[in-house]
Amino acid sequence: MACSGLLSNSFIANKCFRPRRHHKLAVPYPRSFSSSRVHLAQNLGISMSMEENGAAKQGLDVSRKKLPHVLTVAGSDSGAGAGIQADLKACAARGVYCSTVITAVTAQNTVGVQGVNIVPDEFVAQQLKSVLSDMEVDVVKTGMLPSIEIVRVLQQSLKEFPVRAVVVDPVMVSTSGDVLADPSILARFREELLMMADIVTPNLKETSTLLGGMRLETVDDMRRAAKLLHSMGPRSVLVKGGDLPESFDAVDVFFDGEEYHELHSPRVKTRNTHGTGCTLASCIAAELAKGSSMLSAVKLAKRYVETALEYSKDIILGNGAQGPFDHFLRLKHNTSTGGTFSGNELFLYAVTDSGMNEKWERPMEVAVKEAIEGGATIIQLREKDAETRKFIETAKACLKICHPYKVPLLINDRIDVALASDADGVHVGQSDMPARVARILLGPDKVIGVSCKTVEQAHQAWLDGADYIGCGGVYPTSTKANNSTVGLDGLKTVCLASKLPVVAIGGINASNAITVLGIGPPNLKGVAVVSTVFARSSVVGETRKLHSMLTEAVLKAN
Ligand SMILES: Cc1ncc(COP(=O)(O)OP(=O)(O)O)c(N)n1
Ligand SMILES: Cc1ncsc1CCOP(=O)(O)O
Ligand SMILES: [Mg+2]
Repeated sequence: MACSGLLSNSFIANKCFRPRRHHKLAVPYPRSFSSSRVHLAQNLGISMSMEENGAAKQGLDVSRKKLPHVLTVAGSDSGAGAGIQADLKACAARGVYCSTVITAVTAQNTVGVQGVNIVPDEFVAQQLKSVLSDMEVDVVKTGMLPSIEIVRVLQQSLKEFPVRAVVVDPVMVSTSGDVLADPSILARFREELLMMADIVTPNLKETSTLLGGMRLETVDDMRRAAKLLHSMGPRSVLVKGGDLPESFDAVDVFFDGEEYHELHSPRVKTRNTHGTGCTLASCIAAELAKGSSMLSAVKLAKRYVETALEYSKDIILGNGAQGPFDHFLRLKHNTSTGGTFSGNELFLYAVTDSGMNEKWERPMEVAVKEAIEGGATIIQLREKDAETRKFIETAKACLKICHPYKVPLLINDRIDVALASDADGVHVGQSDMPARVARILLGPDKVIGVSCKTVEQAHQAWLDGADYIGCGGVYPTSTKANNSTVGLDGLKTVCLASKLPVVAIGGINASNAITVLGIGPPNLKGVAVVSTVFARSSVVGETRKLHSMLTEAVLKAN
Protein backbone atom coordinates (compact mmCIF):
# COMPACT_ATOMS: atom_id res chain seq x y z
CA MET A 1 0.00 0.00 0.00
CA ALA A 2 1.31 3.41 -0.93
CA CYS A 3 1.19 5.36 2.29
CA SER A 4 2.62 8.66 1.14
CA GLY A 5 1.83 12.16 2.44
CA LEU A 6 0.55 11.77 5.97
CA LEU A 7 2.35 8.56 6.44
CA SER A 8 5.71 10.08 5.68
CA ASN A 9 5.24 12.77 8.36
CA SER A 10 6.69 12.38 11.78
CA PHE A 11 3.34 12.48 13.49
CA ILE A 12 3.41 9.39 15.60
CA ALA A 13 3.02 10.87 18.99
CA ASN A 14 1.42 9.76 21.75
CA LYS A 15 -19.91 59.56 36.28
CA CYS A 16 -19.20 61.89 35.47
CA PHE A 17 -17.01 63.79 37.87
CA ARG A 18 -18.37 66.25 40.42
CA PRO A 19 -16.62 69.62 40.53
CA ARG A 20 -13.57 69.46 42.70
CA ARG A 21 -13.64 71.51 45.83
CA HIS A 22 -10.06 72.64 45.89
CA HIS A 23 -9.03 73.46 42.40
CA LYS A 24 -10.40 74.67 39.17
CA LEU A 25 -13.13 72.55 37.71
CA ALA A 26 -11.82 70.77 34.69
CA VAL A 27 -14.43 70.00 32.07
CA PRO A 28 -13.41 67.84 29.17
CA TYR A 29 -14.91 70.12 26.53
CA PRO A 30 -15.40 73.91 26.53
CA ARG A 31 -19.08 74.55 27.21
CA SER A 32 -19.27 77.39 24.67
CA PHE A 33 -18.62 74.94 21.90
CA SER A 34 -21.47 72.64 22.67
CA SER A 35 -23.55 71.58 19.70
CA SER A 36 -25.51 68.45 18.89
CA ARG A 37 -22.56 67.07 16.95
CA VAL A 38 -20.25 67.72 19.82
CA HIS A 39 -22.65 65.96 22.19
CA LEU A 40 -22.89 63.08 19.80
CA ALA A 41 -19.15 62.92 19.53
CA GLN A 42 -18.84 62.94 23.30
CA ASN A 43 -21.38 60.17 23.63
CA LEU A 44 -19.41 58.14 21.16
CA GLY A 45 -16.19 58.73 23.05
CA ILE A 46 -14.90 61.00 20.30
CA SER A 47 -13.05 64.10 21.36
CA MET A 48 -12.82 67.34 19.42
CA SER A 49 -10.31 70.08 19.85
CA MET A 50 -11.55 73.69 19.96
CA GLU A 51 -10.68 74.23 16.32
CA GLU A 52 -12.47 71.06 15.38
CA ASN A 53 -15.51 72.05 17.38
CA GLY A 54 -15.54 75.29 15.43
CA ALA A 55 -15.20 73.32 12.22
CA ALA A 56 -17.97 71.00 13.36
CA LYS A 57 -20.25 74.01 13.71
CA GLN A 58 -19.51 74.78 10.08
CA GLY A 59 -20.51 71.22 9.14
CA LEU A 60 -17.02 69.94 8.37
CA ASP A 61 -16.33 66.31 9.12
CA VAL A 62 -13.20 66.55 11.19
CA SER A 63 -14.01 64.29 14.14
CA ARG A 64 -11.21 62.16 15.54
CA LYS A 65 -11.42 59.15 17.76
CA LYS A 66 -9.95 59.72 21.16
CA LEU A 67 -8.45 57.02 23.31
CA PRO A 68 -9.10 57.31 27.02
CA HIS A 69 -5.78 58.52 28.43
CA VAL A 70 -4.14 58.11 31.81
CA LEU A 71 -0.88 59.84 32.66
CA THR A 72 1.08 58.09 35.35
CA VAL A 73 3.55 60.10 37.39
CA ALA A 74 5.60 57.49 39.16
CA GLY A 75 8.92 55.71 39.59
CA SER A 76 10.44 53.10 37.34
CA ASP A 77 10.81 49.56 38.73
CA SER A 78 13.63 47.73 36.98
CA GLY A 79 11.96 44.43 37.86
CA ALA A 80 8.82 45.70 36.09
CA GLY A 81 6.46 44.32 38.72
CA ALA A 82 5.41 47.71 40.08
CA GLY A 83 5.76 51.41 39.35
CA ILE A 84 5.61 52.85 35.84
CA GLN A 85 5.88 49.42 34.32
CA ALA A 86 2.90 48.04 36.22
CA ASP A 87 0.90 51.17 35.36
CA LEU A 88 1.60 50.75 31.66
CA LYS A 89 0.60 47.11 31.72
CA ALA A 90 -2.53 47.74 33.78
CA CYS A 91 -3.74 50.52 31.46
CA ALA A 92 -2.96 48.44 28.39
CA ALA A 93 -4.87 45.51 29.86
CA ARG A 94 -7.86 47.79 30.47
CA GLY A 95 -7.71 49.26 26.96
CA VAL A 96 -6.55 52.71 27.98
CA TYR A 97 -3.62 54.74 26.65
CA CYS A 98 -0.97 55.43 29.27
CA SER A 99 1.71 58.09 29.09
CA THR A 100 4.47 58.30 31.67
CA VAL A 101 6.32 60.89 33.70
CA ILE A 102 9.17 59.23 35.53
CA THR A 103 9.99 60.66 38.94
CA ALA A 104 12.71 58.23 39.97
CA VAL A 105 14.55 55.27 38.63
CA THR A 106 14.79 52.39 41.07
CA ALA A 107 17.04 49.37 41.03
CA GLN A 108 14.56 46.80 42.22
CA ASN A 109 13.74 43.14 42.03
CA THR A 110 11.65 40.53 43.84
CA VAL A 111 13.97 40.77 46.85
CA GLY A 112 13.61 44.51 47.43
CA VAL A 113 14.78 47.98 46.42
CA GLN A 114 18.51 48.16 45.99
CA GLY A 115 18.80 51.76 44.81
CA VAL A 116 16.82 54.90 44.02
CA ASN A 117 17.90 57.64 41.66
CA ILE A 118 15.58 60.66 41.82
CA VAL A 119 14.91 62.50 38.57
CA PRO A 120 15.68 66.25 38.92
CA ASP A 121 12.45 68.17 39.54
CA GLU A 122 13.05 70.46 36.52
CA PHE A 123 13.10 67.40 34.34
CA VAL A 124 9.94 66.01 35.92
CA ALA A 125 8.37 69.40 35.13
CA GLN A 126 9.56 69.14 31.55
CA GLN A 127 8.07 65.67 31.11
CA LEU A 128 4.78 66.85 32.59
CA LYS A 129 4.62 69.81 30.24
CA SER A 130 5.45 67.70 27.23
CA VAL A 131 2.56 65.34 27.85
CA LEU A 132 -0.07 67.58 29.42
CA SER A 133 0.32 70.42 26.91
CA ASP A 134 -0.19 68.14 23.96
CA MET A 135 -1.88 64.84 24.61
CA GLU A 136 -5.37 65.39 26.09
CA VAL A 137 -4.88 63.55 29.35
CA ASP A 138 -8.11 62.46 31.04
CA VAL A 139 -6.81 61.25 34.37
CA VAL A 140 -3.52 61.61 36.24
CA LYS A 141 -2.43 58.81 38.50
CA THR A 142 0.43 59.39 40.91
CA GLY A 143 2.72 56.79 42.42
CA MET A 144 6.17 57.38 43.82
CA LEU A 145 6.71 61.12 44.40
CA PRO A 146 10.11 61.07 46.03
CA SER A 147 10.74 64.75 46.82
CA ILE A 148 8.79 67.79 47.99
CA GLU A 149 9.93 69.63 44.86
CA ILE A 150 8.40 66.96 42.66
CA VAL A 151 5.07 67.17 44.51
CA ARG A 152 5.19 70.95 44.04
CA VAL A 153 6.01 70.63 40.34
CA LEU A 154 3.05 68.28 39.87
CA GLN A 155 0.68 70.70 41.60
CA GLN A 156 1.84 73.54 39.35
CA SER A 157 1.44 71.44 36.24
CA LEU A 158 -2.07 70.38 37.18
CA LYS A 159 -3.05 74.00 37.83
CA GLU A 160 -1.79 74.90 34.39
CA PHE A 161 -3.22 71.84 32.65
CA PRO A 162 -6.25 70.62 34.60
CA VAL A 163 -7.41 67.06 34.07
CA ARG A 164 -10.71 65.31 34.80
CA ALA A 165 -9.50 63.38 37.83
CA VAL A 166 -6.44 62.69 39.95
CA VAL A 167 -5.85 59.29 41.51
CA VAL A 168 -3.26 59.35 44.27
CA ASP A 169 -1.57 56.15 45.28
CA PRO A 170 0.49 57.39 48.23
CA VAL A 171 3.53 55.21 47.62
CA MET A 172 5.71 55.61 50.65
CA VAL A 173 6.44 52.07 51.56
CA SER A 174 6.79 49.49 48.81
CA THR A 175 5.21 46.07 49.23
CA SER A 176 8.65 44.73 50.16
CA GLY A 177 8.84 47.18 53.04
CA ASP A 178 11.34 49.57 51.52
CA VAL A 179 10.72 53.26 52.11
CA LEU A 180 10.28 54.96 48.78
CA ALA A 181 9.37 58.51 49.78
CA ASP A 182 11.22 60.85 52.08
CA PRO A 183 9.34 61.27 55.43
CA SER A 184 9.44 65.04 54.90
CA ILE A 185 7.04 64.52 52.01
CA LEU A 186 4.39 63.43 54.43
CA ALA A 187 3.37 66.93 55.41
CA ARG A 188 3.22 67.92 51.75
CA PHE A 189 1.12 64.89 50.98
CA ARG A 190 -1.32 65.82 53.69
CA GLU A 191 -1.43 69.52 52.82
CA GLU A 192 -1.31 69.55 49.08
CA LEU A 193 -1.58 66.25 47.31
CA LEU A 194 -4.52 64.85 49.22
CA MET A 195 -6.34 68.13 48.58
CA MET A 196 -6.26 67.64 44.85
CA ALA A 197 -6.97 63.92 44.85
CA ASP A 198 -10.27 62.62 43.56
CA ILE A 199 -9.33 59.42 45.29
CA VAL A 200 -6.45 58.32 47.49
CA THR A 201 -5.70 54.61 47.79
CA PRO A 202 -3.42 53.90 50.78
CA ASN A 203 -2.71 50.45 52.16
CA LEU A 204 -2.75 49.95 55.91
CA LYS A 205 0.88 51.01 56.43
CA GLU A 206 0.44 54.12 54.32
CA THR A 207 -2.84 54.96 56.06
CA SER A 208 -1.13 54.65 59.41
CA THR A 209 1.82 56.77 58.26
CA LEU A 210 -0.48 59.46 56.83
CA LEU A 211 -2.41 59.48 60.12
CA GLY A 212 0.67 59.84 62.32
CA GLY A 213 1.03 56.20 63.30
CA MET A 214 -2.62 55.32 63.94
CA ARG A 215 -3.09 51.63 64.81
CA LEU A 216 -5.26 49.78 62.33
CA GLU A 217 -6.36 46.36 63.42
CA THR A 218 -10.01 46.05 62.50
CA VAL A 219 -12.39 47.06 59.74
CA ASP A 220 -13.86 49.62 62.17
CA ASP A 221 -10.37 51.15 62.51
CA MET A 222 -10.23 51.33 58.71
CA ARG A 223 -13.58 53.13 58.58
CA ARG A 224 -12.37 55.68 61.13
CA ALA A 225 -9.14 56.13 59.19
CA ALA A 226 -11.01 56.59 55.90
CA LYS A 227 -13.08 59.38 57.47
CA LEU A 228 -9.98 61.09 58.89
CA LEU A 229 -8.20 60.90 55.54
CA HIS A 230 -11.28 62.22 53.79
CA SER A 231 -11.23 65.27 56.06
CA MET A 232 -7.76 66.03 54.64
CA GLY A 233 -9.15 66.76 51.19
CA PRO A 234 -9.61 63.82 48.84
CA ARG A 235 -13.11 63.40 47.44
CA SER A 236 -12.97 59.65 48.01
CA VAL A 237 -10.76 57.34 50.05
CA LEU A 238 -10.03 53.68 49.58
CA VAL A 239 -8.25 52.16 52.56
CA LYS A 240 -6.92 48.81 51.42
CA GLY A 241 -7.06 46.12 54.06
CA GLY A 242 -5.07 43.40 52.32
CA ASP A 243 -2.65 43.24 55.26
CA LEU A 244 -5.31 43.15 57.93
CA PRO A 245 -4.49 40.20 60.14
CA GLU A 246 -6.85 37.31 60.68
CA SER A 247 -9.41 38.09 58.04
CA PHE A 248 -10.51 35.33 55.72
CA ASP A 249 -11.21 37.63 52.83
CA ALA A 250 -9.54 40.91 51.88
CA VAL A 251 -11.64 43.91 52.94
CA ASP A 252 -11.14 47.41 51.55
CA VAL A 253 -13.07 50.39 52.90
CA PHE A 254 -14.35 52.99 50.42
CA PHE A 255 -15.64 56.34 51.75
CA ASP A 256 -16.84 59.23 49.58
CA GLY A 257 -17.73 61.58 52.42
CA GLU A 258 -21.29 60.30 52.57
CA GLU A 259 -21.32 56.55 52.40
CA TYR A 260 -19.02 53.74 53.40
CA HIS A 261 -18.71 50.63 51.32
CA GLU A 262 -16.89 47.55 52.53
CA LEU A 263 -15.53 45.83 49.45
CA HIS A 264 -14.78 42.19 50.11
CA SER A 265 -12.76 39.91 47.89
CA PRO A 266 -11.34 36.44 48.36
CA ARG A 267 -7.70 36.29 49.46
CA VAL A 268 -5.57 34.81 46.73
CA LYS A 269 -2.80 32.73 48.24
CA THR A 270 0.23 33.75 46.24
CA ARG A 271 3.66 35.33 46.60
CA ASN A 272 3.06 37.21 43.38
CA THR A 273 1.60 40.41 44.81
CA HIS A 274 4.35 42.90 43.91
CA GLY A 275 2.75 45.84 42.13
CA THR A 276 -0.84 45.27 43.24
CA GLY A 277 -1.13 48.83 44.68
CA CYS A 278 0.17 50.51 41.52
CA THR A 279 -2.00 48.27 39.38
CA LEU A 280 -5.15 48.90 41.36
CA ALA A 281 -4.67 52.69 41.26
CA SER A 282 -3.89 52.60 37.53
CA CYS A 283 -6.99 50.52 36.87
CA ILE A 284 -9.13 52.95 38.85
CA ALA A 285 -7.61 55.76 36.74
CA ALA A 286 -8.23 53.77 33.55
CA GLU A 287 -11.87 53.12 34.40
CA LEU A 288 -12.37 56.80 35.30
CA ALA A 289 -10.81 57.76 31.97
CA LYS A 290 -13.34 55.50 30.25
CA GLY A 291 -16.19 57.26 32.06
CA SER A 292 -16.99 55.16 35.13
CA SER A 293 -18.24 56.66 38.36
CA MET A 294 -15.75 56.44 41.22
CA LEU A 295 -17.33 53.52 43.03
CA SER A 296 -17.73 51.53 39.81
CA ALA A 297 -14.13 52.26 38.87
CA VAL A 298 -12.94 50.96 42.23
CA LYS A 299 -15.06 47.83 41.98
CA LEU A 300 -13.92 47.07 38.43
CA ALA A 301 -10.30 47.66 39.36
CA LYS A 302 -10.55 45.37 42.36
CA ARG A 303 -12.09 42.62 40.31
CA TYR A 304 -9.37 42.96 37.69
CA VAL A 305 -6.58 42.74 40.27
CA GLU A 306 -8.14 39.71 41.95
CA THR A 307 -8.44 37.97 38.61
CA ALA A 308 -4.86 38.78 37.64
CA LEU A 309 -3.60 37.47 40.98
CA GLU A 310 -5.60 34.29 40.62
CA TYR A 311 -4.30 33.74 37.10
CA SER A 312 -0.71 34.38 38.16
CA LYS A 313 -0.58 32.65 41.49
CA ASP A 314 1.79 29.95 40.36
CA ILE A 315 4.25 32.04 38.38
CA ILE A 316 7.83 31.69 39.49
CA LEU A 317 9.91 34.74 38.68
CA GLY A 318 12.79 35.87 40.88
CA ASN A 319 14.08 34.50 44.18
CA GLY A 320 12.64 37.09 46.54
CA ALA A 321 9.61 37.05 48.76
CA GLN A 322 7.34 38.88 46.34
CA GLY A 323 7.01 38.18 42.67
CA PRO A 324 5.24 40.08 39.92
CA PHE A 325 2.00 38.96 38.31
CA ASP A 326 0.80 38.77 34.75
CA HIS A 327 -1.41 41.72 33.86
CA PHE A 328 -2.58 40.05 30.69
CA LEU A 329 -4.00 37.01 32.46
CA ARG A 330 -2.22 34.58 30.21
CA LEU A 331 0.17 32.53 32.21
CA LYS A 332 -2.50 30.35 33.74
CA HIS A 333 -3.45 29.09 30.35
CA ASN A 334 -1.83 25.76 30.17
CA THR A 335 -2.52 24.63 26.65
CA SER A 336 -0.88 21.35 26.00
CA THR A 337 0.06 22.67 22.57
CA GLY A 338 1.61 25.83 24.10
CA GLY A 339 -0.24 27.76 21.41
CA THR A 340 1.67 25.99 18.67
CA PHE A 341 -0.69 23.52 17.07
CA SER A 342 1.04 21.76 14.20
CA GLY A 343 -1.63 19.33 13.02
CA ASN A 344 0.42 16.28 13.97
CA GLU A 345 -1.77 16.06 17.06
CA LEU A 346 -4.61 14.89 14.77
CA PHE A 347 -3.06 11.47 14.18
CA LEU A 348 -5.53 9.51 16.28
CA TYR A 349 -8.40 11.74 17.31
CA ALA A 350 -10.84 10.28 19.88
CA VAL A 351 -14.26 11.98 19.98
CA THR A 352 -16.38 11.01 23.00
CA ASP A 353 -20.03 10.03 23.03
CA SER A 354 -21.84 10.05 26.36
CA GLY A 355 -24.45 7.53 25.21
CA MET A 356 -21.77 4.99 24.37
CA ASN A 357 -19.94 5.50 27.64
CA GLU A 358 -23.16 5.31 29.65
CA LYS A 359 -24.00 2.02 28.00
CA TRP A 360 -20.77 0.61 29.41
CA GLU A 361 -21.26 2.48 32.71
CA ARG A 362 -18.01 4.29 32.05
CA PRO A 363 -17.46 7.77 33.51
CA MET A 364 -16.18 10.22 30.92
CA GLU A 365 -12.89 10.67 32.79
CA VAL A 366 -12.26 6.92 32.63
CA ALA A 367 -13.08 6.82 28.92
CA VAL A 368 -10.69 9.71 28.23
CA LYS A 369 -7.87 8.20 30.26
CA GLU A 370 -8.25 4.85 28.53
CA ALA A 371 -8.24 6.48 25.09
CA ILE A 372 -5.04 8.34 25.90
CA GLU A 373 -3.38 5.24 27.30
CA GLY A 374 -4.33 3.44 24.11
CA GLY A 375 -2.55 6.09 22.03
CA ALA A 376 -5.13 8.82 21.25
CA THR A 377 -3.24 11.98 20.36
CA ILE A 378 -6.13 14.45 20.80
CA ILE A 379 -9.50 14.24 22.57
CA GLN A 380 -12.80 15.98 21.83
CA LEU A 381 -15.65 16.03 24.37
CA ARG A 382 -18.77 15.73 22.21
CA GLU A 383 -21.54 15.93 24.80
CA LYS A 384 -24.74 16.89 23.06
CA ASP A 385 -27.08 16.57 26.04
CA ALA A 386 -24.88 17.51 28.98
CA GLU A 387 -26.05 20.13 31.44
CA THR A 388 -23.77 23.14 31.27
CA ARG A 389 -22.46 22.94 34.83
CA LYS A 390 -21.82 19.24 34.63
CA PHE A 391 -20.15 19.70 31.25
CA ILE A 392 -17.75 22.29 32.67
CA GLU A 393 -16.88 20.05 35.61
CA THR A 394 -16.29 17.08 33.35
CA ALA A 395 -14.14 19.16 31.01
CA LYS A 396 -12.01 20.37 33.93
CA ALA A 397 -11.58 16.84 35.23
CA CYS A 398 -10.63 15.57 31.76
CA LEU A 399 -8.13 18.41 31.28
CA LYS A 400 -6.36 17.22 34.42
CA ILE A 401 -6.10 13.81 32.82
CA CYS A 402 -4.98 15.03 29.38
CA HIS A 403 -2.36 17.61 30.32
CA PRO A 404 0.20 15.33 31.98
CA TYR A 405 0.20 13.38 28.70
CA LYS A 406 0.43 16.60 26.68
CA VAL A 407 -2.74 15.56 24.85
CA PRO A 408 -4.97 18.52 23.86
CA LEU A 409 -8.62 18.43 24.90
CA LEU A 410 -11.16 20.22 22.71
CA ILE A 411 -14.85 20.87 23.33
CA ASN A 412 -17.46 20.15 20.67
CA ASP A 413 -19.74 23.10 19.80
CA ARG A 414 -19.68 24.85 23.22
CA ILE A 415 -17.37 27.90 23.27
CA ASP A 416 -18.80 28.84 26.68
CA VAL A 417 -17.75 25.50 28.15
CA ALA A 418 -14.31 25.75 26.54
CA LEU A 419 -13.85 29.22 28.06
CA ALA A 420 -15.16 28.25 31.48
CA SER A 421 -13.01 25.14 31.71
CA ASP A 422 -9.95 26.67 30.02
CA ALA A 423 -9.94 23.77 27.56
CA ASP A 424 -7.38 23.71 24.77
CA GLY A 425 -9.89 24.60 22.09
CA VAL A 426 -13.15 23.83 20.31
CA HIS A 427 -14.49 21.98 17.32
CA VAL A 428 -17.31 23.74 15.46
CA GLY A 429 -19.47 22.72 12.53
CA GLN A 430 -21.04 24.73 9.73
CA SER A 431 -24.15 25.53 11.79
CA ASP A 432 -22.29 26.23 15.04
CA MET A 433 -20.60 29.43 16.25
CA PRO A 434 -18.62 30.77 13.25
CA ALA A 435 -14.91 30.03 13.61
CA ARG A 436 -14.11 33.73 13.15
CA VAL A 437 -16.23 34.60 16.21
CA ALA A 438 -14.85 31.64 18.16
CA ARG A 439 -11.34 32.92 17.44
CA ILE A 440 -12.21 36.39 18.80
CA LEU A 441 -13.73 34.85 21.90
CA LEU A 442 -11.00 32.31 22.54
CA GLY A 443 -7.95 34.33 21.60
CA PRO A 444 -4.98 33.40 19.44
CA ASP A 445 -3.62 30.43 21.38
CA LYS A 446 -6.58 28.07 21.51
CA VAL A 447 -7.11 25.37 18.92
CA ILE A 448 -10.11 25.72 16.63
CA GLY A 449 -11.28 22.95 14.31
CA VAL A 450 -14.02 23.35 11.73
CA SER A 451 -16.09 20.67 9.94
CA CYS A 452 -15.87 21.09 6.17
CA LYS A 453 -17.26 19.09 3.31
CA THR A 454 -16.35 21.50 0.50
CA VAL A 455 -13.42 23.46 -0.83
CA GLU A 456 -15.30 26.73 -0.16
CA GLN A 457 -15.88 25.81 3.46
CA ALA A 458 -12.23 24.84 3.83
CA HIS A 459 -11.13 28.17 2.38
CA GLN A 460 -13.45 30.04 4.75
CA ALA A 461 -12.14 28.06 7.74
CA TRP A 462 -8.63 29.16 6.83
CA LEU A 463 -9.73 32.80 6.44
CA ASP A 464 -11.50 32.60 9.81
CA GLY A 465 -8.34 31.57 11.62
CA ALA A 466 -9.09 27.89 12.20
CA ASP A 467 -6.25 25.49 13.03
CA TYR A 468 -7.55 22.36 11.34
CA ILE A 469 -10.39 20.92 9.34
CA GLY A 470 -12.48 17.86 10.19
CA CYS A 471 -13.64 16.41 6.88
CA GLY A 472 -16.43 13.88 6.61
CA GLY A 473 -18.37 11.79 6.93
CA VAL A 474 -16.01 9.83 4.84
CA TYR A 475 -18.17 6.70 5.25
CA PRO A 476 -21.76 6.32 6.45
CA THR A 477 -22.14 6.33 10.21
CA SER A 478 -24.94 5.88 12.68
CA THR A 479 -23.18 8.11 15.24
CA LYS A 480 -24.31 11.33 13.57
CA ALA A 481 -27.80 11.48 12.10
CA ASN A 482 -28.48 12.91 8.63
CA ASN A 483 -24.85 13.36 7.86
CA SER A 484 -24.06 13.19 4.16
CA THR A 485 -20.88 11.44 3.13
CA VAL A 486 -18.05 12.93 1.08
CA GLY A 487 -16.24 9.68 0.40
CA LEU A 488 -12.52 9.34 -0.19
CA ASP A 489 -12.74 11.59 -3.25
CA GLY A 490 -14.44 14.37 -1.35
CA LEU A 491 -11.85 14.05 1.40
CA LYS A 492 -9.01 14.24 -1.10
CA THR A 493 -10.50 17.28 -2.82
CA VAL A 494 -10.82 19.16 0.47
CA CYS A 495 -7.28 18.19 1.52
CA LEU A 496 -5.74 19.30 -1.79
CA ALA A 497 -7.52 22.64 -1.70
CA SER A 498 -6.84 23.32 1.94
CA LYS A 499 -3.95 25.13 3.53
CA LEU A 500 -4.91 23.66 6.90
CA PRO A 501 -4.22 20.22 8.33
CA VAL A 502 -7.16 17.85 7.92
CA VAL A 503 -8.50 14.96 9.97
CA ALA A 504 -10.90 12.48 8.38
CA ILE A 505 -14.06 11.49 10.27
CA GLY A 506 -17.10 9.31 9.81
CA GLY A 507 -17.38 5.53 9.79
CA ILE A 508 -13.65 5.03 10.25
CA ASN A 509 -12.53 1.80 11.89
CA ALA A 510 -9.65 -0.66 12.05
CA SER A 511 -10.44 -2.09 8.64
CA ASN A 512 -10.52 1.13 6.64
CA ALA A 513 -8.29 3.58 8.55
CA ILE A 514 -5.15 2.76 6.56
CA THR A 515 -7.03 3.17 3.29
CA VAL A 516 -8.21 6.59 4.41
CA LEU A 517 -4.77 7.73 5.44
CA GLY A 518 -3.28 6.25 2.30
CA ILE A 519 -5.04 8.66 -0.07
CA GLY A 520 -2.00 10.83 -0.02
CA PRO A 521 -2.25 14.58 0.57
CA PRO A 522 0.41 15.54 3.09
CA ASN A 523 -2.01 17.69 5.06
CA LEU A 524 -4.22 14.70 5.83
CA LYS A 525 -2.91 14.19 9.32
CA GLY A 526 -5.07 11.55 10.90
CA VAL A 527 -8.39 9.89 11.61
CA ALA A 528 -11.12 10.83 14.07
CA VAL A 529 -13.20 8.07 15.58
CA VAL A 530 -16.17 7.80 17.91
CA SER A 531 -17.82 4.36 17.89
CA THR A 532 -14.68 2.46 16.99
CA VAL A 533 -13.25 3.20 20.40
CA PHE A 534 -16.15 4.24 22.63
CA ALA A 535 -18.88 1.78 21.57
CA ARG A 536 -16.78 -1.15 22.81
CA SER A 537 -16.11 -2.52 26.27
CA SER A 538 -12.37 -1.80 26.24
CA VAL A 539 -11.54 1.73 25.12
CA VAL A 540 -7.88 1.23 25.81
CA GLY A 541 -7.83 -2.03 23.84
CA GLU A 542 -9.63 -0.62 20.80
CA THR A 543 -7.57 2.56 20.73
CA ARG A 544 -4.34 0.63 21.08
CA LYS A 545 -5.31 -1.65 18.19
CA LEU A 546 -5.99 1.32 15.93
CA HIS A 547 -2.87 3.16 17.05
CA SER A 548 -0.58 0.24 16.36
CA MET A 549 -2.10 -0.39 12.94
CA LEU A 550 -1.63 3.23 11.96
CA THR A 551 1.88 3.36 13.37
CA GLU A 552 2.89 0.20 11.58
CA ALA A 553 1.60 1.58 8.29
CA VAL A 554 3.60 4.75 8.77
CA LEU A 555 6.77 2.87 9.59
CA LYS A 556 6.29 0.64 6.56
CA ALA A 557 5.83 3.66 4.33
CA ASN A 558 9.08 5.26 5.51
C1 LIG B 1 -12.88 16.22 14.26
C2 LIG B 1 -14.31 16.47 14.01
N1 LIG B 1 -14.72 16.66 12.76
C3 LIG B 1 -16.03 16.89 12.49
C4 LIG B 1 -16.94 16.94 13.53
C5 LIG B 1 -18.38 17.26 13.29
O1 LIG B 1 -18.71 18.54 13.82
P1 LIG B 1 -20.17 19.14 13.47
O2 LIG B 1 -20.28 19.18 12.00
O3 LIG B 1 -20.35 20.42 14.21
O4 LIG B 1 -21.12 18.03 14.06
P2 LIG B 1 -21.29 17.65 15.58
O5 LIG B 1 -20.09 16.90 16.00
O6 LIG B 1 -21.41 18.93 16.39
O7 LIG B 1 -22.51 16.85 15.62
C6 LIG B 1 -16.47 16.75 14.82
N2 LIG B 1 -17.27 16.76 15.89
N3 LIG B 1 -15.15 16.52 15.05
C1 LIG C 1 -19.27 13.74 14.54
C2 LIG C 1 -19.22 13.32 13.13
N1 LIG C 1 -19.05 14.26 12.16
C3 LIG C 1 -19.04 13.71 10.93
S1 LIG C 1 -19.25 12.05 11.03
C4 LIG C 1 -19.33 12.06 12.69
C5 LIG C 1 -19.52 10.85 13.52
C6 LIG C 1 -18.35 9.92 13.50
O1 LIG C 1 -18.61 8.86 14.36
P1 LIG C 1 -18.06 7.44 14.06
O2 LIG C 1 -16.60 7.48 14.23
O3 LIG C 1 -18.73 6.56 15.11
O4 LIG C 1 -18.50 7.07 12.69
MG1 LIG D 1 -21.19 20.94 15.94
